[in-house]
Amino acid sequence: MSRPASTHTRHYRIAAADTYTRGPRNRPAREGHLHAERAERELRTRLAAGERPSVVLVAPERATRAKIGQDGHVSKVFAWAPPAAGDIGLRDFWTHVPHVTADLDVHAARPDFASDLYAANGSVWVTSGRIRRLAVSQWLAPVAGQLVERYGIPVDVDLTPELPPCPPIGVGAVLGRSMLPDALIARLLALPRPTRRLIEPHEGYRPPILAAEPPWGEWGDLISNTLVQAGKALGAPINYCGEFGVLEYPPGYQFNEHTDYVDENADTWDRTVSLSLLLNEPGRDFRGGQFELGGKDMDLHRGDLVAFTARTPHAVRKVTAGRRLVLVAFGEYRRDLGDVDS
Ligand SMILES: O=C(O)CCC(=O)C(=O)O
Ligand SMILES: [Fe+2]
Repeated sequence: MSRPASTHTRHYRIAAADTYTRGPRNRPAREGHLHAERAERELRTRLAAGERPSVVLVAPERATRAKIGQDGHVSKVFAWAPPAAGDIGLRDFWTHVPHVTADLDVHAARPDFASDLYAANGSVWVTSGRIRRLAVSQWLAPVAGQLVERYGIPVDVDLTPELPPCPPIGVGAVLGRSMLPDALIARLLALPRPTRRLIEPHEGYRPPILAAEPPWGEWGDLISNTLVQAGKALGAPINYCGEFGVLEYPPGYQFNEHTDYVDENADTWDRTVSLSLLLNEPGRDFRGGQFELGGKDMDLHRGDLVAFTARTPHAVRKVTAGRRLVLVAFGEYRRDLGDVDS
């Protein structure tokens, strides 16, 4: 059974693995596209000249679907990290780098796109010139689609499979006291301020400001482990670490009651767990700014963590003096990633 390419293929570009370089983080999306286009043009020239380099798939805007800010800057992009050996682990799903790439390592003796044996990092298997298997992450289906479209490799698998549904999640929260030592809090608060906004202010309503973006390399493990633990405690699945950052509420700022789940994307992913970790002390560093969960004030102090399912209504009351600082993070369930062992 051979099927036409999926409609997602236009999001991906192919580049030569030996020359492709990733661009800087946080660059405008348009630059990412131009960069990827240039790389693909170069590859095509080499292919036309008879060269057969290994190929990297580049999807500059994959994550931009979720994470491009109003100013057009890519804030966080999901990368497919090639496993060193064996299966792909949790860590690989959670590696954030500026581009989505998937290595299509050609394991044939004489690499040729129309011939015998290709393996694509546990994602797409092409054998005897046909795509036989897609593994782990169904978003790689477009990868296969691209191979079909561009190189004429037939496909034996369903490129648009049914994704497993996200299990039902209720409303609930857990509380952790003194979860972050002072030294770590101090490091978070010393991070440089980003220039982009998180949410635009509306009339009569001033939501918090993004005060820092902790680098993934330094904070990713701590944040993702905390999310995983919280998810377990709440019975909410997490297979991907979503956005995280330090928020600041100056006087007059608040967060109206809301939930954090994202239903417009429910066909592919959902936020499942939210974390809020207070970074300074109410009464001393700021006034007002109480965290409300399900309509009730929580008694929180510096270092305390509230983790709640993303369907739990919550709010932050108006800060009346000083500045409230908080670390927030979101765990997601991406249906296309499937279950991940931790
Ligand atoms: O400031 C907080 O504690 C919570 C922030 C929040 O609700 C959010 O970022 O969605
Ligand atoms: Fe929230």
